[in-house]
Amino acid sequence: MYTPLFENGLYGRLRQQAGQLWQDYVDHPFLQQLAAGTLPKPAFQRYLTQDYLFLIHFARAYALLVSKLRTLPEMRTATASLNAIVAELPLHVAYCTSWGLDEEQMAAQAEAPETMNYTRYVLDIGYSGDALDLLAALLPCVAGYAEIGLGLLHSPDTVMAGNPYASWIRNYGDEGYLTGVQSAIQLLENVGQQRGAESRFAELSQIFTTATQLESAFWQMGLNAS
Ligand SMILES: Cc1ncc(CN)c(N)n1
Repeated sequence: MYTPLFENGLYGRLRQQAGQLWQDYVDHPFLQQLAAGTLPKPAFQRYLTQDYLFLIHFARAYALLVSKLRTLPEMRTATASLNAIVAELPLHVAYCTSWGLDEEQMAAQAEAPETMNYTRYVLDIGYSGDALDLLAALLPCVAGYAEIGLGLLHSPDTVMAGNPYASWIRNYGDEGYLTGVQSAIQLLENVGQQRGAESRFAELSQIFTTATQLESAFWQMGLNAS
């Protein structure tokens, strides 16, 4: 099911190096229940409302990435990723509206420790490191969701009919989302070549794997609310 896109190059090596922690992220029980349509509503609500806040901070991290790049084509690619992050928000607003929650209430909720841990970790990597460090912290989010969305959309175990989470699955399994992810992976490759990814691999891998673990903790935060 996985496209070669996820297995090749620097991204493929970082993903592989994350090992079981990567599998724990992309095959988390939260996702298994979401795919079956059995995930308790409070778990999804907790996840999605926190994800709204998460995406706002991730957009900030992408804005930081834009400022750390040196060429216009690279800046355009990172800006497209920033816009793709912001373009996820209508999905969140639509779900919340159906639960009687407006955007002002979504923005006013308290941030969970898991949201804070993940987003501030990525921002800290961005502030203390260079564009390559920051890309290593950002990619588990961006590319991981494409892998998850595609996997769920094409899995025979996924129930779409009557599944309240079907639009979430369609959103991340969408070809348009994948196209954006391809560009983000290509940007990692290009910046990696410019900035000595080979000799920095151990450190980049540590960043990538930490972000992967923070993704799993984010799913678990949702499950803990059920
Ligand atoms: C926690 C998390 N990680 C990744 C994504 C996909 N951009 C997201 N919406 N939320």
